[in-house]
Amino acid sequence: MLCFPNAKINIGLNIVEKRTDGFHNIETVFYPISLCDALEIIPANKTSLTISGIELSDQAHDNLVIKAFNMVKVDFDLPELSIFLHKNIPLGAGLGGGSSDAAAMIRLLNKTFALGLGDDQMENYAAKLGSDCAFFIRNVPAYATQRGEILAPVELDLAAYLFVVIKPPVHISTREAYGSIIPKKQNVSVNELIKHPIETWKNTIVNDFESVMFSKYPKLNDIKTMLYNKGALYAAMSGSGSAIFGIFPSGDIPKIDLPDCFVWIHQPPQN
Ligand SMILES: C[C@](O)(CO)[C@H](O)COP(=O)(O)OP(=O)(O)OC[C@H]1O[C@@H](n2ccc(N)nc2=O)[C@H](O)[C@@H]1O
Ligand SMILES: Nc1ncnc2c1ncn2[C@@H]1O[C@H](COP(=O)(O)OP(=O)(O)OP(=O)(O)O)[C@@H](O)[C@H]1O
Repeated sequence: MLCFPNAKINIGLNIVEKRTDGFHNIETVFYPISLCDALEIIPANKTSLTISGIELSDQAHDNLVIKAFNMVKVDFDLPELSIFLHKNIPLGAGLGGGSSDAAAMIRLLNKTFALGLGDDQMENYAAKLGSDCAFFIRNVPAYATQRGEILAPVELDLAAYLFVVIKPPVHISTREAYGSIIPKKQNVSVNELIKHPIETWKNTIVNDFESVMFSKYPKLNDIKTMLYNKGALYAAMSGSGSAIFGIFPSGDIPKIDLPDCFVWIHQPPQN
């Protein structure tokens, strides 16, 4: 069976406080976008993982799809699998690609082998693999708190807008990014701010990683400014970066001339 694990962007991200387990409590809005990988599983005599597309430096056993498979296999009698993963979502981008692959594996196993798991149970498995992994089980816009695994659906429909995602050749480690932040709770939650028109977000919604990462890598701020200059209604860094996204009115596709960057543009279907 084949599926297409998609990426997410963070609309606002407040790093509220450091926890005693080393993680941080955050608040953010996750929004799914259609930039995706491809994942296929076929029952086999011996489990193997074949990866194509963007190169991953890790050993196969470190891959989150294998971790997800081994975790579910502890509780269910599953056959060995040939697993095919085509990577298209950039790494070290804050787009949650690895987490999405892992969640997709849990959903694929549940469906293919009729395990009978509900969304809550799948989210519990997913949350063990990564803080933003649980989001990809339901994969609907959500307000996330605590480590990012406590989710409440939000009414947010951006289907009418054009999306641009730019990932420059800067790899940001999520762990190091969290390590460089001084947490501070914002006065108004992102959940409230997104209820106002998108035109207001530029002046109200903040990703706490931006100031630190923009001083370290000024090119990221240049990309954000460029997106606003080209007409973005809202532009920001996703998660801990380094991907920068812009949300535009649909219509003319902005010309982005950045040959050293990964550039993805999604135009909504035209009537
Ligand atoms: C930056 C975000 O993408 C925003 O959505 C996520 O918080 C990252 O989630 P993720 O990639 O699933 O991260 P994990 O694999 O759980 O954690 C990687 C590392 O990031 C740090 N980490 C992550 C999430 C969190 N709420 N607090 C943290 O301090 C921890 O040092 C952890 O060891
Ligand atoms: N299936 C996978 N796809 C991508 N990365 C994976 C996968 N499995 C393990 N990894 C490891 O996870 C690291 C982070 O990758 P991923 O794309 O999930 O993170 P990210 O872009 O930092 O997004 P986020 O911080 O939002 O989760 C990679 O550098 C790689 O070492």
